Amino acid sequence: MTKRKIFIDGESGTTGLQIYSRLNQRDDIELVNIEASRRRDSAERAKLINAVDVAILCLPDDAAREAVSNVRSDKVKILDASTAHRTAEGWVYGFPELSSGQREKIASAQFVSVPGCYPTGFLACIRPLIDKGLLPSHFPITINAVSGYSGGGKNLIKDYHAFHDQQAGAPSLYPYGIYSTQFGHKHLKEMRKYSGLASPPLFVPAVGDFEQGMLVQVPLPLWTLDHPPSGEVIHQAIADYYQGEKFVQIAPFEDSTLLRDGKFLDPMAMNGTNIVQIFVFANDTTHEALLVARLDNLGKGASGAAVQNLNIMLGFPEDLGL
Ligand SMILES: NC(=O)C1=CN([C@@H]2O[C@H](COP(=O)(O)OP(=O)(O)OC[C@H]3O[C@@H](n4cnc5c(N)ncnc54)[C@H](OP(=O)(O)O)[C@@H]3O)[C@@H](O)[C@H]2O)C=CC1
Ligand SMILES: CC(=O)N[C@@H](CCC(=O)OP(=O)(O)O)C(=O)O
Repeated sequence: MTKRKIFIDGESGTTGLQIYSRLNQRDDIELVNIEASRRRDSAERAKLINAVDVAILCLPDDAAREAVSNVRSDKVKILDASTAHRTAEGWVYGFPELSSGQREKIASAQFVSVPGCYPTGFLACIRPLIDKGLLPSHFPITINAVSGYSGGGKNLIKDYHAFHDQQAGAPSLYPYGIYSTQFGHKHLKEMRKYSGLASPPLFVPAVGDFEQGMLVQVPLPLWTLDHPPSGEVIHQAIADYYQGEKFVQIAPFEDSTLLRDGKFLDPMAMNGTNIVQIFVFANDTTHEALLVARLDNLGKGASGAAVQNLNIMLGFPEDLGL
């Protein structure tokens, strides 16, 4: 079999290393490496990008844009894990389960953008309800979410590890801290565009003192609707939407056995998988509901999703290596 050539630009970063570890054992893929001393050499990176079947960009946004500006061949496919192109013209959003036809778009695209970790959880919950008309597009949505600190990349991992080691000069870090309180988080654009909402959600992310995993919570004040759907109707709509999907799974309605000790939803329970798991909790008397997505920020939230997209782009079985 001819091996397909893949270059991971940014392979020594958090996302890049995780993609590398998912691909390096595969005999259908040849990983093309860059010399360590030339990792930031634009010309060398451009040469490698144009010499492979797929270049996977695991870079900060500006470096990803620069890498794309160096693409000279329409034969090389680009899979970008950064935020730079998620709502850009000419790019396909790499969320195969988002809607019917999305997989086919990914399969035939030259440029595919891997969804953000928080948007993956949010969109998985909300898109079916907007599509099926259970929530109107102008419904005011809020999101509270917590991510493991690896979501902040190498720098935040280093800070947390230094803090754990109590090294002199370690930054002061917290077990739980909210951020983005200026309301301009970089994920808002893709959350609005691919949810079908008329306005972006009000999004309050948080980071917790655990390395990997996340919970994305979407509270629904259903009492504001003239005809509020029941929790079971919401659950069924989401279950139907993802019927047959391997990587988007809905937990049984209000299944408290999945909560740790029956009390807490553990953000780390999907770690090491490529699964986003959705929960629906509801009270049909007070007409309130809570949707929760649980995923590995480095799995379905980044590197797992990148490999799933890569498989689709190359015509391999979608779950190979996942
Ligand atoms: N961590 C996460 O949970 C997720 C991250 N992402 C996205 O993936 C991308 C990478 O993030 P992450 O892996 O966390 O980041 P890291 O900070 O862990 O890694 C960044 C990588 O990019 C390289 N790099 C930085 N600047 C340049 C440059 N100018 N030229 C070439 N290489 C460069 C770094 O190289 P060096 O090793 O030499 O410093 C490093 O390998 C980001 O856009 C991020 O938003 C997406 C989803 C989730
Ligand atoms: C904890 C933390 O800092 N998380 C990052 C999101 C993770 C990430 O890198 O987002 P992308 O998927 O868009 O690349 C943040 O809020 O900016």
